[in-house]
Amino acid sequence: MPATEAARDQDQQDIVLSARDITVGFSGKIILDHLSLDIRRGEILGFVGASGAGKSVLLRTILGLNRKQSGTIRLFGVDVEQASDVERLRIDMRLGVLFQHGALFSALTVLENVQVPMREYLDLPKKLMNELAMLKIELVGLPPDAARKYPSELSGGMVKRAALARALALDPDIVFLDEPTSGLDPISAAEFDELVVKLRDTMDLTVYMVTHDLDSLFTACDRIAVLGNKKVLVEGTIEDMMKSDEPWVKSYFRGKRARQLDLAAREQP
Ligand SMILES: Nc1ncnc2c1ncn2[C@@H]1O[C@H](COP(=O)(O)OP(=O)(O)OP(=O)(O)O)[C@@H](O)[C@H]1O
Repeated sequence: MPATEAARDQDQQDIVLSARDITVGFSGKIILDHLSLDIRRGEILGFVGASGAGKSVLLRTILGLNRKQSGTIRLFGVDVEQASDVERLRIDMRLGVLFQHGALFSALTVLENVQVPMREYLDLPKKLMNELAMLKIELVGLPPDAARKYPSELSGGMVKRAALARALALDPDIVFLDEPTSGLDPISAAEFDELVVKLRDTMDLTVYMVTHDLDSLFTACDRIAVLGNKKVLVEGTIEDMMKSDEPWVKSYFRGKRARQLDLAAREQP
């Protein structure tokens, strides 16, 4: 294979998710209009945009929970609409999702919550499932006794970690996190971001993070995509965001709070 072709082939393999020309609307109102976005293997992509811009709609569309009017979604190189049932199942098993507000089942313990995807996709003996779930609980930094607790007995930060443990239950290749640090105090949020970076580094994970959290965007995300005017307005590094002249990007990334964070990041040793 010629070198350029091999490089292109490698490039394709490195793209975990490719959304092309996605249009989604409800009752005639267009929310996403021919939006395109790629996510590369091993990166933490921060997806940001004004409230109501359509971030959750895109996430739900990628996950097959919303109908789209046009466009294609390829996950791991496979067009999900063309995939056979077996291919689709294999793809689904490689995705982990942490929905907004954690969305744990309140009637189940943390251990049982983490086991939900295992029960859905795998047929494992109970003892093995318990061991695997305990490993995930440890992986996200929860103490072993959290396993027996119900969501109502946990702090906000612990709920997020438990939800992350559930998202990681099947050792996915990509996790989708919908505003994972919302509602957390700044210290718990920073700890959660550190955990996400550590998991990406150790598990070779790709992370798609919908967030409003400037701290996360500054410290955890490798690349940022901004949703505006129904498509991806700008994408690039935090430095690219700081240079952008798009009005929304400018006020978001160069507002007072952003400037303080930028200064703090520069002053770090
Ligand atoms: N199932 C649906 N039916 C009708 N309208 C919907 C549906 N889902 C989302 N919308 C609309 O799509 C728009 C985008 O919503 P979405 O939740 O994606 O915004 P968002 O960018 O995630 O906002 P936020 O940052 O506040 O979470 C909103 O106007 C919302 O009311």
